[in-house]
Amino acid sequence: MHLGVQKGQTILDSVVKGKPDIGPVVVLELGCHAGDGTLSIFKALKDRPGSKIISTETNKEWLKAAKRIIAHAGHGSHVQWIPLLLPEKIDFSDFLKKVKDDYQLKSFDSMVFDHEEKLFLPYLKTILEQKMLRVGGTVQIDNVKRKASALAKYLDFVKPGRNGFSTRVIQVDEPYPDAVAISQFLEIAEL
Ligand SMILES: C[S@@+](CC[C@H](N)C(=O)[O-])C[C@H]1O[C@@H](n2cnc3c(N)ncnc32)[C@H](O)[C@@H]1O
Repeated sequence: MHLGVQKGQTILDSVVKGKPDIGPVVVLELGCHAGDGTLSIFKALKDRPGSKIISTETNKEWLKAAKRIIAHAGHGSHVQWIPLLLPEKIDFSDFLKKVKDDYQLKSFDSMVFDHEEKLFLPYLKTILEQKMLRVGGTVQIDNVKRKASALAKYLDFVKPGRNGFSTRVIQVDEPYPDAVAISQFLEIAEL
């Protein structure tokens, strides 16, 4: 899947915006498909050796394809790429706890959601409950126009003044008219 230049750029911008001032960065990508968006995340982390990208995918074949592409494109990078299968029926809360322990993570600096729209909000809430999004961190979601009705509750949740987020919706024209939303987590709010 080719996301197009504009969506690639918004991913890069979103990850850059979520970077801490110095040091390694931790990014969570949900729904990596064959790794097109992952390549933009790599670009955003070029100056941050020791960073980690956790990329998840439900489909084994797509994850295999992503591994082939990233092995080639990420060769020689000082960023650690961690591709993980995330089965559809899994308890995401348990998955998150395991990832946190296995890779000794404190929190994510940036997240890219491009998996299943109906899961964007429940997964974000689980991440916030586990305090896994650093204050200052970002989350980009795709398909804001195309899947507007499925994403209405998510967009309401990240509206300024609700749950500690500042959100910008960015229109894109290619590969088809759509929009993405980039939210920055500014303060911890009660859920
Ligand atoms: C629109 S594609 C993602 C495109 C990708 N971000 C890229 O850069 O090319 C959506 C992907 O999410 C995967 N997916 C669907 N449900 C998922 C879930 N619950 N967790 C992780 N991945 C999921 C699909 O298998 C599919 O590959």
